[in-house]
Amino acid sequence: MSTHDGAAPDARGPLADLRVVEMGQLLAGPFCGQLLGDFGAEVIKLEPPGAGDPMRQWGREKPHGKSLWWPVVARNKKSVTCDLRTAEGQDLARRVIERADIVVENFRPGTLERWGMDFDRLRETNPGLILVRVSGFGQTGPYAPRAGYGSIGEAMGGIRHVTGDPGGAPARAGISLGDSLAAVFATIGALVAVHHRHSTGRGQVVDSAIYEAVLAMMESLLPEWAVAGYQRERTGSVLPNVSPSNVYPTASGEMILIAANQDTVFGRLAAAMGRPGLGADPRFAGHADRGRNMAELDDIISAWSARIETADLLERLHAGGVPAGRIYTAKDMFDDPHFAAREAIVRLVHPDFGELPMHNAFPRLSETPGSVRRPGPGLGEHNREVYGGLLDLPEDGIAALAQRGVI
Ligand SMILES: CC(C)(COP(=O)(O)OP(=O)(O)OC[C@H]1O[C@@H](n2cnc3c(N)ncnc32)[C@H](O)[C@@H]1OP(=O)(O)O)[C@@H](O)C(=O)NCCC(=O)NCCSC(=O)C(=O)O
Repeated sequence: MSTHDGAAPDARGPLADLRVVEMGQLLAGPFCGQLLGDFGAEVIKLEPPGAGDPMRQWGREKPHGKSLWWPVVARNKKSVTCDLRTAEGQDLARRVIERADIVVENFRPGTLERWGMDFDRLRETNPGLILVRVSGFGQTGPYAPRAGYGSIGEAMGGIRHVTGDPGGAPARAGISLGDSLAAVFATIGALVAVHHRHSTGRGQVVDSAIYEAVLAMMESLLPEWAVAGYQRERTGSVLPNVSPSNVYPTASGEMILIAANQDTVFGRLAAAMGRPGLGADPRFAGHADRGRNMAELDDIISAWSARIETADLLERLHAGGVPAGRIYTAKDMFDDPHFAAREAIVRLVHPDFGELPMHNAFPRLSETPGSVRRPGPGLGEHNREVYGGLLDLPEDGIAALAQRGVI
């Protein structure tokens, strides 16, 4: 793990020449800002004065009454307060945006327009501006004006119906998957638009809908229904026709993942199990055979794995070239030498929490890697830098704005 001083100056990342203005809240927009910031973009987050982004209050555990999610999602960002509900705040925001390359927002469609920041108006003074809009359902279509949360997008985008145990309630992933996916697509859109701007000088709108980001992950769901009349259902820990790929018990009382759902790899599993004949057994020899006889095969593997301690089992599987792994908790990640060797976890210094570990910037780029330079900022920490430095407002002007509650 590498340790960074929380006050370290910005590393020069590959996006260091981009200024991003982030408006919005929680995750679906801000995770896009996080990704761009990881690669060095200057991300200026505009927050309502007073409480700021509600993410500052969110979290499962709140030592010192403070969120442990905020320092992660707002890492590398600058915080500026600006009440967008006021004309003065809108004017300030437009002036910051005039000097920006990208705006990321995840308000309800229509809110930005209501605040006098529609794309046509913003690009009058900044024709290269890229406006990245994340929403539940997109900026057009009958559902556009609806308020949208990630959970609804996951439901309508298709993943909820196929997640969970057969006959049980549709389950959610243990994370806000739809929001984060929409942000990843927003980030792809932002970078594509930057690429296009290189040749044309023109910006554009990137419209990332949570339900579509989820839909994009749904593999062959739509043609399966349209062409074959097949409706995917919930199948618990397995995928139909993909076998073996499941959780299996060990003698240590754990469940581990073993996946050997290709003929070659299955042959290696059979050898690791000391039963090389299984690979040629007509019930299991081919992909389709194993799919048909999945339950029987899982029973055979479980009966074998349950007799062996986890460490021994994993050693045999890894030595045999069979994909297998424990189901990690956070503690396992901190203890793991591979995570350490690749610096998958970085440690920052945080004013309240002291040493603060979090995941590193991914993916790894050989020439221009991303970096985690500082945890999420205090509310309005960069007001003076942005309003004084970037907009050139005088000190007493900034003080007067604060006095009136605009910033
Ligand atoms: C999340 C929402 C349903 C919340 O809807 P609303 O409360 O109606 O808010 P709007 O989007 O219209 O934005 C107006 C509010 O923004 C807040 N806001 C934020 N920043 C500012 C600043 N700088 N100034 C003033 N007000 C601000 C403020 O509370 C406003 O509410 P007023 O004070 O009333 O004016 C919607 O934003 C939405 O559909 N967003 C698109 C999809 C999305 O991102 N969903 C959430 C992802 S997180 C998620 O899904 C999850 O956690 O689960």
